[in-house]
Amino acid sequence: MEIVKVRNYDEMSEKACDLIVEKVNKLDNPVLGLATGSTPEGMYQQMIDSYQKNKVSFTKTTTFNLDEYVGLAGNNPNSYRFYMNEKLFNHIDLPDNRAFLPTGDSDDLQKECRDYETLMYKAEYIDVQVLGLGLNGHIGFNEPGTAFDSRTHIVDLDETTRKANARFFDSLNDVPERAITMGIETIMESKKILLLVSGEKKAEAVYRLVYGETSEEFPASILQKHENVILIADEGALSKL
Ligand SMILES: N[C@@H]1[C@@H](O)[C@H](O)[C@@H](COP(=O)(O)O)O[C@@H]1O
Repeated sequence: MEIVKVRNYDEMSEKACDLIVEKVNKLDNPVLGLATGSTPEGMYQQMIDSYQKNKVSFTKTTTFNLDEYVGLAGNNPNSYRFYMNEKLFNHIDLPDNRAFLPTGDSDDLQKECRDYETLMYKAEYIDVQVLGLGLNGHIGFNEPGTAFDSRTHIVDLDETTRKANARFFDSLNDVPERAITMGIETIMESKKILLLVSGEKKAEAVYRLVYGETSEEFPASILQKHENVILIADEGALSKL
């Protein structure tokens, strides 16, 4: 795992954006894996800036998001589809029909999981997957205990995860109890992984990620086995290494 130490959140966002833009400009049909949460917001803003300055175009790009809450339609402001539209998709030239997220309000969730895998397979999998890190080591919504050989599936969210994400909702009660997420094996098939971490509150999780044993109890620890991971983290996040 390559560790890139940056001073702060803004530098992390810039660095991550530069790597994405470089890849998008280099590949004929780039496939990006995207994440939600607070961490990648700055990177998305940088990507919009790069697009507006004509440094990059996304017309040939396909994107797959990691996850979506079960039960939330795309026009629900708390859905990840809504987040992605607001924070990135509405501001760049990525074609609508190539920006994929799982459909959280699908009538047949198992079929939705299978269909999502098929779409990724047809796109020949992800060139660069952006990941954030949950406090309990979750990646996407793969909570502790998720099998390392899991594919896209439905998860019951940990109480700690629901609490951590409650800040985006009116109340904890409104936070869905389930989500659809790419599985660990799906994520590990990405050719390159860009893991972004900022802030001291993630320092313990970063320590376990880098030095802890590889265990399903701490899902992000599997990344030690991936050949092409870049961890971009600021001083706070790296303060326990
Ligand atoms: N499903 C998302 C993850 O993809 C994200 O990486 C994580 C960290 O979020 P944040 O970046 O807000 O700390 O939380 C959420 O639960």
